[in-house]
Amino acid sequence: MNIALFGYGKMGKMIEQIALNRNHTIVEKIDLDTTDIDYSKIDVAIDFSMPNAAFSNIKSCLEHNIPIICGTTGWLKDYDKAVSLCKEKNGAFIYASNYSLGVNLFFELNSYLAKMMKQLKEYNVSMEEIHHTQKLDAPSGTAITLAEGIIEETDYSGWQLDTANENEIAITAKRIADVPGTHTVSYDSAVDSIEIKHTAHNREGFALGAVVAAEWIVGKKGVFSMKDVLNLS
Ligand SMILES: NC(=O)C1=CN([C@@H]2O[C@H](COP(=O)(O)OP(=O)(O)OC[C@H]3O[C@@H](n4cnc5c(N)ncnc54)[C@H](OP(=O)(O)O)[C@@H]3O)[C@@H](O)[C@H]2O)C=CC1
Ligand SMILES: O=C(O)C1=N[C@H](C(=O)O)C[C@H](O)C1
Repeated sequence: MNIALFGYGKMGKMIEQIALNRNHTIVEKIDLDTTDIDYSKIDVAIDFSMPNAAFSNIKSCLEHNIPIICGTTGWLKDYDKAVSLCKEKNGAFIYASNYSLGVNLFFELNSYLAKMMKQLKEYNVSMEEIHHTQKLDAPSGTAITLAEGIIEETDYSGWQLDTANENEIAITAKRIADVPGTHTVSYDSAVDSIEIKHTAHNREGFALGAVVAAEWIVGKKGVFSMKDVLNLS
């Protein structure tokens, strides 16, 4: 497949390595300075850029009839617009806050645990995410997806960064040099605690998942998720 990379930073470079190992060709590497893109030779685009760039990149791809895999976080205020545009253009689009297989299994575990905890009012849920110091957004997209998974299964009404009102999930975001991404969901009562935790050891899992999603989406039409790609539940 001919792949275009929107964003050629830490993730763009890792995706390039994995895509080449899987016999794909990188036909465009688009960064902030790129002025001219030849859409005619692109089979699929993968965007790991910046929160203020993602929606514009998605829009350009959908307008040129290119399927687009977006991993950039921190742009979700425009997500509904991306979905509408994809439907209007009969295009193909996936956004996932986290493309790794491990985190997508962790999302399922999180929902299952939340369903069990719904009746147990003596437990209070909270979340911690830790990432490298270059990360622009907080909380992480993954933490937001985890919070949404809990809200869907319980009576929690929302989430907040740092402090939360009763009935909201408090998310703590820590920034520590070189940490690829660690997420912990905790349920605490007066007598004990239950924790589930996912630790990324490097960025390979994210990059592999994005390339697998790109291989999967070519030839399809619609708005999809990693649940569709991985055939989960
Ligand atoms: N969903 C997932 O599984 C994962 C998501 N992420 C997310 O992916 C994004 C990128 O992460 P990471 O690679 O670590 O970040 P980096 O900062 O290393 O790379 C971002 C790149 O985007 C480039 N860029 C800036 N503006 C544009 C633009 N308009 N069009 C295209 N590229 C642009 C930057 O160029 P320049 O340096 O010239 O400004 C930079 O090279 C983040 O939002 C992060 O949260 C990260 C890992 C996994
Ligand atoms: O910025 C990162 O690095 C990461 N971002 C994603 C997020 O915001 O959840 C995924 C992963 O945790 C790494």
